[in-house]
Amino acid sequence: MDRLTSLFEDDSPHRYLIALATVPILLFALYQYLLPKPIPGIAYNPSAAKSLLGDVPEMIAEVSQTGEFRVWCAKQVRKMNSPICQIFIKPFCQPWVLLSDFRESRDILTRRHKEFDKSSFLSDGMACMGAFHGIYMTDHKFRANRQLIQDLMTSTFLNGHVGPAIYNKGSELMMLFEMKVRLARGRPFSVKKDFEYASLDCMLEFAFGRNWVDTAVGEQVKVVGGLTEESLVIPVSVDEPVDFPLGEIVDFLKSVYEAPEIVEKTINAIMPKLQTWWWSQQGWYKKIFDDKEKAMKAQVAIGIKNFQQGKIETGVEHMLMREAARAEKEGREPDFESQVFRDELFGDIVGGHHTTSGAMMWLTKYLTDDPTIQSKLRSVLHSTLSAAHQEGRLFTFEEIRHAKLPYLDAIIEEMLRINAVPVTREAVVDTTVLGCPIKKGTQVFFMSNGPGFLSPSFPVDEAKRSDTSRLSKRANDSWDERQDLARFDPERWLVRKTDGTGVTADDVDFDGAAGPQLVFGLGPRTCWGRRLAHMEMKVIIAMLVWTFQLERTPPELSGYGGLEGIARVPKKCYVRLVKL
Ligand code: HEM
Repeated sequence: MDRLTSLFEDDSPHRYLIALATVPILLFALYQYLLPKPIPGIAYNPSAAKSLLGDVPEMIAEVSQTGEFRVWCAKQVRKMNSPICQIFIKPFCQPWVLLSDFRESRDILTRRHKEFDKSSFLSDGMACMGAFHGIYMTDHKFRANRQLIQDLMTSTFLNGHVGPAIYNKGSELMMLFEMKVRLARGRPFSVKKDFEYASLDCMLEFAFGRNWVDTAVGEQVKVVGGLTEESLVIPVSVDEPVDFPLGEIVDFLKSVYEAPEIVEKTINAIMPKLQTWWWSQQGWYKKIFDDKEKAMKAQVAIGIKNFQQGKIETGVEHMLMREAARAEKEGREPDFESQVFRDELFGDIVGGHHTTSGAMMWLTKYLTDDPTIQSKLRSVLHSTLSAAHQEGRLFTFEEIRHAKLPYLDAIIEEMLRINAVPVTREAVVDTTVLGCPIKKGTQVFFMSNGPGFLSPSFPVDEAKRSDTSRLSKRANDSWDERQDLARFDPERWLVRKTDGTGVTADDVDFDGAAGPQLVFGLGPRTCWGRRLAHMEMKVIIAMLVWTFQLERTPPELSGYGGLEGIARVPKKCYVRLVKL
């Protein structure tokens, strides 16, 4: 010891040599410490494990071109040729696990809630959404918010309040399309913004009813209605698209657009919490959330007045009613000014409009590109809603609500299947998946666009499955995987009742459990708004096919490239419509 001390005290060259030798050793140890730490027994990319940045450079190189993280993930699964693999996407953090096996995914999502809950990487990324229930673990705060919104997905509320609003919005959208068709004279035009705005308006009606007056589609109708053939540039070629001007939307609606962009960027940040704090100090961020607060406060105030006068119609009024009942039960004054009302409704509007409008765009594309499916759907609509067809009018909301349309349900289900984004969960205890150790805090991605969904499943040793998964084997755990699983084929979801090829409710039943599907997630944290989304897609797409023939668009305006955010939406959505 004395010798060692004297070595350092000594002014001799040894001291410098040792210091020089120690620095690289320490740096090497730090480098080793910071390298990705693969989970034993789970496949990974060996070259990524030797780099501090893990899989990030390769992922960025591809995703910056395609915009599709889920496609890159599915590629890794195929490369590693395993139903469970890991990727190193967040430097210096635990690997992310990709699970590509429907049965095990379903088992975890529906039965293993004590081991897996909402992912913290999502919750951290969604911090700007405040007290919205979608960011909580499944705890008392989550349950308290869910209690407040419990009336909003009931049949009474959906059929009585939301459905008629969707129907009116759909009719306004068809009117806008008709105006555009007249002006475009056979040329294609983009309907991306039109679907986004229609969905946004549906969510606003869901939350505030007619108390909200600045509608997004309304502005477009005003602008397009004011156009003449002279005021619009009509390209010479019938294949060139017409570019319609956009009506300005009010600041609150811009906030609804901008908030999910912040969420996406924060989710991808290295330090999401720091990122949120940093942005929250800046003017542009404050404006988005100030506009949101101003509009939400005004709407809650209208809701309170209506509720106190006994008028309970809109989403916000039902929430206030629940709060009043809860306060009475707990022997306290109701807290109508609570931030929860504003954040919860804002979260629902943001979560509901982007996803559902993207889904309607995909449906429009599939129906455009497959004229056989389109005309089959139209003839099913005509025969099922025969009174409206014979009278030469559009069906009413009540008519379509009661109509059994298994073929339309199957078209929607198939579109959703092909465009699902992975659902995620976080391990909240040390556990195992397919026999591999999963540490508390690990993020698990349930892949729905790779093997088992869009290509045949991987074989899995039954002994490696969890007990609950082994016991829950069902006939429909996978399709007949000899068919082309990547093809858009709605008939996969139909069960035939009669011989022949008919697809009315007399011929077929829709079976939503016919094969693997994870598009809305599963279990206690499954999509809260799926019933509303279905109603909106069904009503508006039926209206579209009833009112117009969807003609093919030129290849440069078509294609299935997607953009991923909180949902997968098409990069482009052009139509060439002919009024029927
Ligand atoms: C086609 C349209 C839609 C798709 C594909 C979709 C998809 C999803 C998915 C994948 C999740 C996560 C589920 C999980 O983690 O297990 C989710 C959650 C959620 N969705 Fe949707 N959604 C759609 C429409 C809507 C609509 C219209 C609303 C609102 C009315 C909505 C509200 C929510 C909420 C609040 C959550 C969070 C639930 C929770 O954390 O417990 N969604 N959605």
